[in-house]
Amino acid sequence: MHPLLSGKKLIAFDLDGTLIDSVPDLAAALARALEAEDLAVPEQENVSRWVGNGTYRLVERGLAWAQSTPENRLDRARLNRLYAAFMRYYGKAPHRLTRLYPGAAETLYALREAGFVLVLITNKPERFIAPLLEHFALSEAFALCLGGDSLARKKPDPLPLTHAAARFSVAPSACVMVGDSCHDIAAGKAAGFATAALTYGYNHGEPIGQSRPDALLDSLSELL
Ligand SMILES: O=C(O)COP(=O)(O)O
Ligand SMILES: [Mg+2]
Repeated sequence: MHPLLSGKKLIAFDLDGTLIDSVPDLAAALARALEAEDLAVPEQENVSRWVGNGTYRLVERGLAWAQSTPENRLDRARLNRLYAAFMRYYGKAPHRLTRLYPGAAETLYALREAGFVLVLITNKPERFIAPLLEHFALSEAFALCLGGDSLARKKPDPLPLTHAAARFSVAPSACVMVGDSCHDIAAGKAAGFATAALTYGYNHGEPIGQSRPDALLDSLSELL
């Protein structure tokens, strides 16, 4: 077992960029929505830099890019129309091109077997969580799943993390947040969790070491 897990009881996992490489389907849905508005379509590499603050911000960043317009100057009606289209397309195909990262399923089940309470805390809208987990045969892995719209505030706010700890009556000092982005690490630190970061994730194209997590992992199986 990784030394970071010593004495810990609850492990919170991020989803996109941590357990699943979801950018291909996010990019495909965004491309369809932008095409329907006769707008330019970004490369997947751009899209991977826009993930992490929920799907609304993803679409907002996509529209800002396509129109070369600052996010705060966008036509809100057009953005909302684009967002509705994106949600429709993504909802139809959230796991066509998406893949689990190596070791994800094995690690989750081994940690559960070892007695840890596992929770999923993503900024993705809650409605997409169940279909994705079901597709990857992970429906049984988590005791609780929270999306970006499940509570009043999402990561980097610590609320979903403190909510999960309280729900299972575990002290924050006995919890770990495992994620790929600065928002996971910020939320983890603010909640009083230990933090572990995956180096292969998205993190807006920046090295996650900058966020100074307690542990840097090149693979989820390093947790074991
Ligand atoms: O930004 C998103 O929609 C998802 O992000 P997360 O699963 O990495 O929190
Ligand atoms: Mg992530």
